[in-house]
Amino acid sequence: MLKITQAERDAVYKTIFNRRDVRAEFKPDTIPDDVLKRILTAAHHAPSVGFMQPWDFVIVRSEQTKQKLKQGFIQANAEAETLFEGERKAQYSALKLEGILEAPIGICVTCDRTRTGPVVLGRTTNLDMDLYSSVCAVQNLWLAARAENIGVGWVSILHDEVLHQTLGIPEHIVPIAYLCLGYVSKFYDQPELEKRGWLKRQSLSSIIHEGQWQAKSHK
Ligand SMILES: Cc1cc2c(cc1C)N(C[C@H](O)[C@H](O)[C@H](O)COP(=O)(O)O)c1[nH]c(=O)[nH]c(=O)c1N2
Repeated sequence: MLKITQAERDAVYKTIFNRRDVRAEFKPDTIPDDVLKRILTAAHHAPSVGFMQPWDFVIVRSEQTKQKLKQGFIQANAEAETLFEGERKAQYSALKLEGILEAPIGICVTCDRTRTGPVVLGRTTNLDMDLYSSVCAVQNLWLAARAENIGVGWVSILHDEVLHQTLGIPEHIVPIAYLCLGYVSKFYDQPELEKRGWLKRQSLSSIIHEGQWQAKSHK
């Protein structure tokens, strides 16, 4: 059995605790192909229901494509702003919630719900397990990127149609995540939303239930 040494374990936790969602700190430096390949290989080694591997990765480098996606963000974000009220709205509007143009590379992670056929081991009861599998690939990608000192920002304030149209994604393929990748000037030591007073991390004790669900308060 392959054993993880203490130093290796520490590195894994260090990567997990120092991973951040990055929007404003991207540098233009190119990500070398071998580094990108390692990150994508890590994503491709995520767990998947029935070993379905439903993901694909669309790599975005073109300025023109990024501009289209940015326009899509601007529209979706204007819609989003109307959903917040008062002080919260002002606070929301002041946040930078994407780095589409600044990041040298964008990656759209998708889910092919038809891959390997209609009956998939483990997805027979809950059909959404394929979507969850693609999200596992996103997390692997995010952590591998952090281990390479590369920042990732997930941009979900985008309509799926914009991703379908701009990236030529077939109708039956579901866009799961649009991720901005690049080297960064810095990684925050805590989530930016926490730093800016949007929300705090919940305490561990408030989310653990022993044996059965217990009502707990969440601030
Ligand atoms: C599914 C999903 C979707 C989004 C995000 C995350 C996830 C998991 N996050 C990033 C999110 O705000 C961030 O993860 C949390 O605030 C915690 O911060 P760290 O990731 O620990 O830095 C995010 N951030 C942002 O600025 N714009 C966005 O559209 C999104 N969308």
